[in-house]
Amino acid sequence: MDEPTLYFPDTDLDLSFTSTTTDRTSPRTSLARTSSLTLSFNDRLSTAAAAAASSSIIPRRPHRSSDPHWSAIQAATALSSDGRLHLRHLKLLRHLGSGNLGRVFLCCLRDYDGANFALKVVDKDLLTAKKFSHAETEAEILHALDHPFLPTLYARIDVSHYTCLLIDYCPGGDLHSILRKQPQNRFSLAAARFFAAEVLVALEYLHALGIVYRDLKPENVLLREDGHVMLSDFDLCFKSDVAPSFNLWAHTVTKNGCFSYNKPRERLHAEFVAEPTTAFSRSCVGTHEYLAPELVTGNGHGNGVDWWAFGVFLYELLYGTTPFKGCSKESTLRNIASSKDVRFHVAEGEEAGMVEAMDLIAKLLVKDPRRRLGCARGATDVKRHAFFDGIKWPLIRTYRPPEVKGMVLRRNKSHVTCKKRKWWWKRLGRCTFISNYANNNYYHYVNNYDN
Ligand SMILES: Nc1ncnc2c1ncn2[C@@H]1O[C@H](COP(=O)(O)OP(=O)(O)OP(=O)(O)O)[C@@H](O)[C@H]1O
Repeated sequence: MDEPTLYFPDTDLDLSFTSTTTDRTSPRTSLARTSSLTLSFNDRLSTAAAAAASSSIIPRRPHRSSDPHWSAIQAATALSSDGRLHLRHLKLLRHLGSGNLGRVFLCCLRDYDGANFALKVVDKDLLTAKKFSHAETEAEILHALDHPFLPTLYARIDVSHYTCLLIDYCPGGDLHSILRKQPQNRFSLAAARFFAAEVLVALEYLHALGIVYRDLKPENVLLREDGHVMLSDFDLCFKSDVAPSFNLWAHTVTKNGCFSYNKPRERLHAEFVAEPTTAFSRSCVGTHEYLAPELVTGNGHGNGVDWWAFGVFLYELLYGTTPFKGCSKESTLRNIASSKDVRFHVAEGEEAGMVEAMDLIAKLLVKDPRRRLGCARGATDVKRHAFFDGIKWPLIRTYRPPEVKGMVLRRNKSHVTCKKRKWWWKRLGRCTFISNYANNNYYHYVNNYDN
């Protein structure tokens, strides 16, 4: 790969980045763009365009407030005359890839080592009205998110014909590429369960906000540097109402710690259910191997498409292929729409836990969404399936991610440090970014099958 040429004069409109890198395209992405990259504002340099430039730093979110990236941004903007983040504060390092809506770059804050971000750059001039609305949906949804398995939007910078979204950078790559590096393109059951569990928690959060994701696939599951997942790509989402409820349910227990009860006792459990069950859309979007039957037939769909896709996703992690894949796109769609149930290849000496995995997949891949697991009560029901037995859901963020082939992990994150103007820190009373970002308090992922 050629080294990119970087040029950063002191105005937003003069950011340019040129590289002869070609895009990494996946066979399942709808757009394959191969070009040399130029992100240049020079031709638009005018007073009017400069006046149109706007940037907004998103307020710190409670869950990620101790993330040192926020402090780095705050420090950069403290030095800015108008207190805003501008493109001139960023240094583009590398092109990460291109999607339907724009290009994504690895960037960092000038003068600060270690604070890497991904910058999604959307060129509004190149978008059709439909794509423009998808881009706005994505920005709106990113703005609403505050979850460890979803991206944090640090800033939105609108300048000239570009909208730039500054989000978390995931150096671990995407699950699709990592899956292709595994023997037989399959993850071990423990690894698949870990990734599926984290994706499930992210989906649960999106659904609680009334957001139907519609684009779950391994390509959109990125890995953060600590090996935990981050769902990406929200342009196909749609939003709906959701009526959260808090329910009590009885659960029979026979043991209390190491003591057995003489008679089984009933224990009450509280559960939170927030599923957009009334969500409804007619637009057919998604990736064909992941489309639910109701999407293929075009009769309208709702939250169930995500639970279907979750079943396809788990199947792909465990089997290295999708369950209804045919020899062409049309035959895949025919297989999905047909009444035939999912089939499994049961191999000799199958890993313990595969029976539960197959049962969960079969329940998620029920063709009628009214009978599909998850559609009525969302993640609450999916989490309770025997496949996930042993997972302590509230602690999942602290589990040690599986170390799979081809995955680059950095457990102890180096501190973000300021290269220049260190004296500013003293004046600002924020001498260092050092924080407890690196959580070394990993719990080992204990499950029934690994012993
Ligand atoms: N936060 C990130 N960290 C690292 N790489 C990223 C990040 N976001 C996106 N990428 C990479 O950049 C590329 C383009 O991403 P983008 O989200 O624009 O499009 P996409 O995932 O290909 O999907 P679509 O075309 O449906 O929008 C992808 O290859 C993705 O892996």
